[in-house]
Amino acid sequence: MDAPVKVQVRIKPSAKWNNLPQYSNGDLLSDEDSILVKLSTTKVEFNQEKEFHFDHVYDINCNQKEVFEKSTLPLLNQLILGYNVTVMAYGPTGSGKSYTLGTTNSNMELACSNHDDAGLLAQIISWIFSRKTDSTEEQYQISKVQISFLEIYKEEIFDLLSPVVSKIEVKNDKVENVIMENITDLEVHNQEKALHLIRKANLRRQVKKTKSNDSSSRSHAIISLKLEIQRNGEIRHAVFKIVDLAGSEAVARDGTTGEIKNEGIFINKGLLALGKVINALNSKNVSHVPHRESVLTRALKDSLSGNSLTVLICCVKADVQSIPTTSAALQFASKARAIKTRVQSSFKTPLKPAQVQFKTPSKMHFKTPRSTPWRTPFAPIERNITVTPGGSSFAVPEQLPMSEKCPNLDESILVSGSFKRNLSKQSVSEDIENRIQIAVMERVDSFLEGFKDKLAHSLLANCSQRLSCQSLLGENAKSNSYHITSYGSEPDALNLTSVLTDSISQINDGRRRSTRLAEKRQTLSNVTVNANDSKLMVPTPRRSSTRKTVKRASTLPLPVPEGKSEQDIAKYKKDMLDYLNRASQSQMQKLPSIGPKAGHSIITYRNLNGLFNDLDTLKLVPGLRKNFHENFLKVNFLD
Ligand SMILES: Nc1ncnc2c1ncn2[C@@H]1O[C@H](COP(=O)(O)OP(=O)(O)OP(=O)(O)O)[C@@H](O)[C@H]1O
Repeated sequence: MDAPVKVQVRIKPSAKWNNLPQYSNGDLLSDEDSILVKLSTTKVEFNQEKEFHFDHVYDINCNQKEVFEKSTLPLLNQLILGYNVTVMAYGPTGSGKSYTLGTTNSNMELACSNHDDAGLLAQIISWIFSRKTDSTEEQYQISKVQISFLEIYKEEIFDLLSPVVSKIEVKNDKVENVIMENITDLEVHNQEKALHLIRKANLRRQVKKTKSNDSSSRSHAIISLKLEIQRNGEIRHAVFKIVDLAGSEAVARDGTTGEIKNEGIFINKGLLALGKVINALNSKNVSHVPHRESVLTRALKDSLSGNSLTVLICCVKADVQSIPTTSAALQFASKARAIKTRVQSSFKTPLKPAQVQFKTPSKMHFKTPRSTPWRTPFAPIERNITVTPGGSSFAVPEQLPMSEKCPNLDESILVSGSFKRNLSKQSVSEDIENRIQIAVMERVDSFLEGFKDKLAHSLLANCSQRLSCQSLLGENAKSNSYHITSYGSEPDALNLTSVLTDSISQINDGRRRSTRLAEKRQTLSNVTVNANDSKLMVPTPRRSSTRKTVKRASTLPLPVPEGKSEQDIAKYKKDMLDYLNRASQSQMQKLPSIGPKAGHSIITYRNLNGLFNDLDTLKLVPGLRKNFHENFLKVNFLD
């Protein structure tokens, strides 16, 4: 099974004491899955914006638990089914990689005192041991946990858990599998022992004070937790790798010297080779992937292209001075997003995740994932599924007939399968619920799969990611209505892109779906405007553009107020603002003076900055004509 590497970004807040300005005025804007970097504020020669899309972006306010829940918990759920998984942190020096992964000893101390700032590693260990202890009734039982800790320092691999630090040779077998022999795998029986061993290994790690970081990792670290899992007497293994890459360093710019400079050169060399491997894996025309170029890329071969489900967390800093390194790191990370690994469970017939009950271990108090009852783009048509309580049959909605098109969208997009689960928790057995989820997810996935090449990749991936997330969050979804929407005909790429962009803004909008729908209906009912109404003036087309079609009165989305009282005008302005905040690309284009480009710019701005507070904010939207605002007010009778 092909599995795309999931790429997430974490933005580290500027340290308060260093007085560096945070990103402001749109130097770096982020929403849940994209980042816009303005390069105009840097010394970079070109003056432009760059937009990157990721599977998730954590802003400066996110905490360690949130990162764990969104990046690692889904991996743990797969690990237990016999899949190898990797979580890897990449980014410039001092950007928070070790903090996020929690690989440092100071972080281990926090973990021991159950502190909220404990990083991923401690949370992973805690999850594994809670699961090991509580798993007597589970189908998959963890029977053994082993730990190993490797360090890649100056292009050599060291085993930090062997009695005396020893070098590990890396070889390749005949079919180019990487073999690292004699690694010390120590069995651990509880969380305390595991943390103790990591602390011990950390004391042997190469860490130094540099200009950018008081305790900078001078090496890459690979910590592996090897699990022995039993199911019905069958014993299999699966490995969780935690990879803490050393940060890329501006050796020349920082003016480092001596050993630190030397180490920096080796670090950059390994990361450069990693970049080349990712480029090669991305490119369809390259037959050779230069895994052998560095020890790092050899050691990470499985995580990048072999048998591993991989999440890459790119850490960047939130200060203006770091924009060049931030931009380079984001570029690297966005390339990694296109690569795929080939995963296989060590169990011959693993159950699907939703068939296995994943309990959050009782000892850990995870924050409940944010309640997002409506994460799929839209589902104007809902169907109830008939579920026989306690029985075994269930119905998955059939593809809707061509006639049942979504009313608000362009004709090319269909809703092919959607259901609403509003049955009470008690009336449906867990098993049936899980099976419904699987069946619908499979349908959705296969629909999306067919469109992958034709669509804006990032948005589509986004969409399927959201859907997958929802399936994994089955536990959480219990109390909510559960909706799945997929696309049944071959859509025009641009249309779908704009619909998805639009939907993301609706999701970000955070309003309850029911309210949104009611408002939408209200807006739609307003669309019926009497074409013969003499008060409704239609703007004359510009002479220069003969191709432009005039917006007919009957298609104008908002009725112009009949009276001229201040109250009427204020209401009209408010309606217009609401409309701008809600309209999809096609609805936006119904407004006079808004064409496809302007509509797209407004929606993009809205997605990144939130809703418009007033009509004057349109002046801030990049990409609009100079006199757009003035013209817009005029032709829409708002001046
Ligand atoms: N999200 C965060 N919130 C608060 N402090 C953070 C955050 N991320 C990192 N820090 C702090 O920033 C400093 C540098 O972080 P860290 O050592 O994790 O960086 P790094 O990317 O691993 O650097 P290097 O590559 O040099 O090892 C540490 O003091 C850490 O506690």
